[in-house]
Amino acid sequence: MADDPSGWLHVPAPAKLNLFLHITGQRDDGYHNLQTLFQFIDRCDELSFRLRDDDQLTLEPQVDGVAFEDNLIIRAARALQQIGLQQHGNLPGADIRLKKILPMGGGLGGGSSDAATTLLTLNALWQLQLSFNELADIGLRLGADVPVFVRGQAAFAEGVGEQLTPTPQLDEPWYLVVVPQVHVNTGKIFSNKCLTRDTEIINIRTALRREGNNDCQAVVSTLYPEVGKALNLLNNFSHAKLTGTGACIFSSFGSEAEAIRVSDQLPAEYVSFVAKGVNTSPAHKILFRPS
Ligand SMILES: C[C@@](CO)(OP(=O)(O)O)[C@H](O)COP(=O)(O)OP(=O)(O)OC[C@H]1O[C@@H](n2ccc(N)nc2=O)[C@H](O)[C@@H]1O
Ligand SMILES: Nc1ncnc2c1ncn2[C@@H]1O[C@H](COP(=O)(O)OP(=O)(O)O)[C@@H](O)[C@H]1O
Repeated sequence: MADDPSGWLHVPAPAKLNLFLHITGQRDDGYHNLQTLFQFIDRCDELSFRLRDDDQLTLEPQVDGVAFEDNLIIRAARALQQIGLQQHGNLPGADIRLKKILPMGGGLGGGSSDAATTLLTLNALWQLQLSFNELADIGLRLGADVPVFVRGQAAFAEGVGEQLTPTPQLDEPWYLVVVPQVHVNTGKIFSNKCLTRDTEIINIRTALRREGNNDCQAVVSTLYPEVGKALNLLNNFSHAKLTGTGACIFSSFGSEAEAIRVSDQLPAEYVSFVAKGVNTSPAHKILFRPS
């Protein structure tokens, strides 16, 4: 583990991309059934953990606009602490530091990934020995995208994103990710009457063979014209797609140099970054690397 002499354990929380996102139906509780392909990228929030002498949880710095108890890091830690207390009777608290790199509400899953890294790391530090299945179940209660980050493998996902089949065979290209400066409200997209909800269900072989679309893209582009504009611009260079419910869009490239060359040609007002697609979560690479 990435330990340092001061007792802090440093573990990344990577972003994900939805390489496609199909909406195949709607459940009785209003939630939508999806089929999607998740891949991680090596762009990460940076978390650090240290056990305390008392039983408190702290988080520094706080995330702007997110109350301490609402932060997915604290919600994940509390959920695990509760189980740990039942198992062990008492548990030390933890200091947690967060360097927020990933844009919030961008469809990159940063909050979900922070939650998953917290579950994985505190499970190890508190020696709870919960399985990935148990941690993924706890994570699912925090958000539909948490389980894929807990399991740490690129995956074909069904249900609301919790039924996962690993896809280690995916290519690992370089991505140029453009970050339109708008915050997309996921609920607003899923409740829009123009959203299509009847994409045919495909099997994993088909999913891996053909390039799917993002069914949210048309609605997001209409409600948030900045996203449509960024898609049009990036499409001039390479096929561009929305991730999740946006606002971020991405294109894939065979090399880092190619992706940087395109990013250098974007007008200065566009925020973007280049990252590598990876089929194993960088958090798993740190926490579970052979010693
Ligand atoms: C669609 C994805 C794909 O990765 O989008 P991103 O969040 O990454 O953009 C996620 O699964 C998003 O999952 P999650 O993060 O749990 O969604 P939330 O923000 O909690 O959803 C807000 C609201 O959207 C609706 N919602 C969400 C997910 C879903 N499968 N069906 C829905 O109808 C619900 O009304 C929910 O209350
Ligand atoms: N640690 C966290 N990091 C980011 N967002 C968080 C966090 N904790 C709670 N949130 C809330 O979750 C929302 C969705 O965050 P995020 O996962 O970054 O976006 P998305 O679901 O679009 O990929 C944020 O707008 C914020 O209100």
